[in-house]
Amino acid sequence: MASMEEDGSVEEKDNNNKKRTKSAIAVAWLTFYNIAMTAGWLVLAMAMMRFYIQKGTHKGLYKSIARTLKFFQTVALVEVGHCAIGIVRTSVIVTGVQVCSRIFMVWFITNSIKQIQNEESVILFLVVWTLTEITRYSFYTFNLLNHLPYFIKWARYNMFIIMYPLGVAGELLTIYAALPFVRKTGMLSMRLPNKYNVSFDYYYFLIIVMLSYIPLFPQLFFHMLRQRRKVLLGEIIVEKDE
Ligand SMILES: CCCCCCCCCCCCC/C=C/C(=O)SCCNC(=O)CCNC(=O)[C@H](O)C(C)(C)COP(=O)(O)OP(=O)(O)OC[C@H]1O[C@@H](n2cnc3c(N)ncnc32)[C@H](O)[C@@H]1OP(=O)(O)O
Repeated sequence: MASMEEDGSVEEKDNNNKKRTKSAIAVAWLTFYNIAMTAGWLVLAMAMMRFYIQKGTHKGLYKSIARTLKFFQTVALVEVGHCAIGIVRTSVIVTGVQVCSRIFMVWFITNSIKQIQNEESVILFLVVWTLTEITRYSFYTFNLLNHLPYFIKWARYNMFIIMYPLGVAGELLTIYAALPFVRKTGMLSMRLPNKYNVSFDYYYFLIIVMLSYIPLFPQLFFHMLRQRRKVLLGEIIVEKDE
């Protein structure tokens, strides 16, 4: 049987091999990217706290941070590119669903429908996203710098157990709150007859989006549970081909 020491050296070699396979340019870019994103979400966290301390209410908070949020959340699209070109070992599909659902929440729900911007559910997903992203990007940064404090690793692979369901609840409640406004205004919808002969009802589209959380969310959640077992408990997980 292999001793703990031997196990440790095998793990160390494996880590070193993984790092060597990433080019220096990729490591430099990822380090810069993760530091910038950690800073961006920290700025958002501070702006939210400052707003709440000064005003004593969540009303107006979204509007005050909207620009910064839109910028940093949209930039996250490059993460799909990271997976596609293979500089991070993550599934394009899993990352794509995660990033696109966030971008959809920001641009096509919260930003487009002013009447829902003061809903408590918006604050719920904003707080959850912010805490999650500060932890996730600082995890990647310290990991790339080979100085990962255990508490960040622990937080990265435990917080999501609470944060994912809370974030999803905030997002679904926000879409639900948007439904009456979408139905009343007919926004982003196309009714027949029109010159393209195409009909699209954003109201029903939103209902389909809400229903799509039922099959998609468990996949993201179980993906994170597998990552947790792999990183915290050292289990070897054989990934299925996509
Ligand atoms: C058109 C509209 C469509 C709408 C569709 C709606 C349906 C949506 C349904 C689902 C909705 C979900 C909504 C989610 C809301 C929330 O976010 S709530 C808040 C809680 N959220 C979380 O906790 C997020 C958890 N998810 C993630 O962390 C990721 O997004 C992930 C892609 C799902 C998983 O991350 P993954 O990268 O696979 O795992 P890791 O263990 O972190 O990393 C794996 C390896 O990749 C390396 N790596 C990844 N990214 C980087 C990077 N930026 N820099 C450096 N390295 C990176 C990482 O180090 C790992 O490498 P190895 O060590 O070599 O394995």
